[in-house]
Amino acid sequence: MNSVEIRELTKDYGTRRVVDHLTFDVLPGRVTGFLGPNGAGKSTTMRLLLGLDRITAGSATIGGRRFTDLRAPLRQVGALLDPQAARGGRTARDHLLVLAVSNGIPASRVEAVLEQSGMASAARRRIKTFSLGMRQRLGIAAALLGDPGVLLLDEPTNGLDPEGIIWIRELMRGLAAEGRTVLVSSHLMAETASFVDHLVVLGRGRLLADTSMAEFIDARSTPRARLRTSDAAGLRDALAREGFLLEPAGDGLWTVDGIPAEAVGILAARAGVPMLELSDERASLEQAYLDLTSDRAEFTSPAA
Ligand SMILES: Nc1ncnc2c1ncn2[C@@H]1O[C@H](COP(=O)(O)OP(=O)(O)OP(=O)(O)O)[C@@H](O)[C@H]1O
Repeated sequence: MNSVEIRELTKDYGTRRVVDHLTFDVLPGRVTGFLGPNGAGKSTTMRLLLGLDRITAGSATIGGRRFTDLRAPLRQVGALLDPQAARGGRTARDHLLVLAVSNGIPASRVEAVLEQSGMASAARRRIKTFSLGMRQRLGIAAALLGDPGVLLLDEPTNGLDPEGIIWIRELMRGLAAEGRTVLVSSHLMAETASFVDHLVVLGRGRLLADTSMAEFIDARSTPRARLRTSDAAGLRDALAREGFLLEPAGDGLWTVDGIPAEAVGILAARAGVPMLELSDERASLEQAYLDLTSDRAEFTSPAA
């Protein structure tokens, strides 16, 4: 009912294919991160799902139905696409009231979502006086208005301050915990990793990964131990016998690639080498994501 099904979805703009035979599901009860470099096709996929653009081939449905066939769309799907889209002359409350009335949503929901989005104190202000972060919160309030089971949020943290980013993370986790389907796009892995359960990664319109966050971390980050010892020479010999290399990391710290801290600890104990500090250091997720998408980015910095 609340799942999103993308099947062989394809979109051409003229001769350019921007979404290319994309297939994945977005399931309820978890936050799914929709990642990819700029221009990968994330916004286009969301627009196609919402019937805002014509599909070239394939399908994009919600609970098996196209968005345009839903009887009460705003009650089933809430979307944040372009926070600049709200009309400037209206107050925040009026903007939400118009949306509520035209979609058969009780006016009481307006106050509820103003509260929920932290916008209650700005409800009487005109939207044109809003900062990007406030527009973003208003867009999220609008998405929540119909108390929908499915939420599609395109770069919701855009323009939010650190407090706003924490708020939106908690909000998304809470919505998923209530059994809703939450799809949130971002081009930043570092920002997304902390609150998503599942990942769908796009590159040039194609699916690069559809995996749980835990699997992504396990599969893409190689173990590395980081340590301090009072007997580097003894440890170097003990590691070398097992085929590992002790490398200086500055400030008296050492690293060993390809082996978890626990295994280094056992090796060191056997060799009678004192360890002063020992921990796991995983290759950064951001790096794993960049490696995955690097040759699929539309724009890359020279000699990055
Ligand atoms: N209306 C349009 N006409 C022509 N090309 C378009 C149109 N809308 C999007 N595109 C192109 O489609 C590609 C995918 O864009 P899209 O906005 O979906 O990417 P995205 O992954 O959301 O990127 P970003 O993170 O920058 O928002 C881009 O190359 C973009 O220029």
